[in-house]
Amino acid sequence: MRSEPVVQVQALEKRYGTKTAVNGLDLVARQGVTAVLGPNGAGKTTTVEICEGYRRPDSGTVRVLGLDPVRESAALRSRIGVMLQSGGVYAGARADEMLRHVAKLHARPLDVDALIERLGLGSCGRTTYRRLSGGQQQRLALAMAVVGRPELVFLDEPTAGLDPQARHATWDLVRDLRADGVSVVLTTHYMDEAEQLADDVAIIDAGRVVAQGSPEELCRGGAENTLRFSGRPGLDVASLLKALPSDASAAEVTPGSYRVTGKVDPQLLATVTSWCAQHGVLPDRISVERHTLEDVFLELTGKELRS
Ligand SMILES: Nc1ncnc2c1ncn2[C@@H]1O[C@H](COP(=O)(O)OP(=O)(O)OP(=O)(O)O)[C@@H](O)[C@H]1O
Repeated sequence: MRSEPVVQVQALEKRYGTKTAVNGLDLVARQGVTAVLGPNGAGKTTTVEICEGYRRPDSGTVRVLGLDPVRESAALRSRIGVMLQSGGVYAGARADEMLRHVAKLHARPLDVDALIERLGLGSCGRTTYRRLSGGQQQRLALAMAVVGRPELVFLDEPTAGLDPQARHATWDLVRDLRADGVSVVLTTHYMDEAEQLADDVAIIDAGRVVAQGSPEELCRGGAENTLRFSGRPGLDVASLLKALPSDASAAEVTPGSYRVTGKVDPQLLATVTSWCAQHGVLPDRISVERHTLEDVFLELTGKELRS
């Protein structure tokens, strides 16, 4: 049984002047970690900011923890944590003061000192926000989003520009939030981040969700996979092709190295090995290459750069 949605977006539309940023978007996020992926300008930040109550939709329905982020923003504010791309903090304030201030606004905050330690901000406490490095500002924004022990956290590109240590510390924090029952909706351009953290992935392109599912489901369903085997050079590829389903293809890529592409499932593997048996071929190597989330992403959203 899957849990109730923590975020439910239906037929969402948002325009900036003549530019349509979100174009009939449907999205469901449930308990756990949901990663929202999409090319530059796809509408991720706009969608997330509408869910957070920072932007008004032009049309459509949005419910976050069952609440309308516009009409019930006061009730929602105390239950969600928000990490904005731009930080959204006063540049002249000291890092530790800011975090303590945010903690005091909540009934059951996390331990501020432990959080500072955890995110490697120990040496930054007395430094003003504007003097922190980009990565430190990023980590402080993350700390501010989670310190109030929210039920749901929105993280907009939480690890963009972070060094590998800070990236892993952020991932560990997200995993701990998840283990504590906190739901997380994060946007990212890092496919490995989505693969590492997400229970569910939504891919957005041109203001719409073009695919949603677990990383495994997306990698299994969306893209074609590849089966490779090696045998003696010059095998009768045309005969192999005849044995395969009509949507599969086969080629000798280099002498003695064969590639079969298509929906590579156990049946297709059996067809290839049985064809090999009939033709006296003992492959000295046979492998199935699963497509990565990046392959699926590029297949769904294309390879051209976005303006
Ligand atoms: N305040 C704004 N005024 C006008 N246009 C905007 C505004 N904010 C976003 N846009 C436009 O709306 C579209 C969607 O932007 P959005 O920031 O939601 O995309 P995104 O998927 O988060 O992109 P990125 O990955 O680059 O952060 C883009 O074409 C962007 O230029």
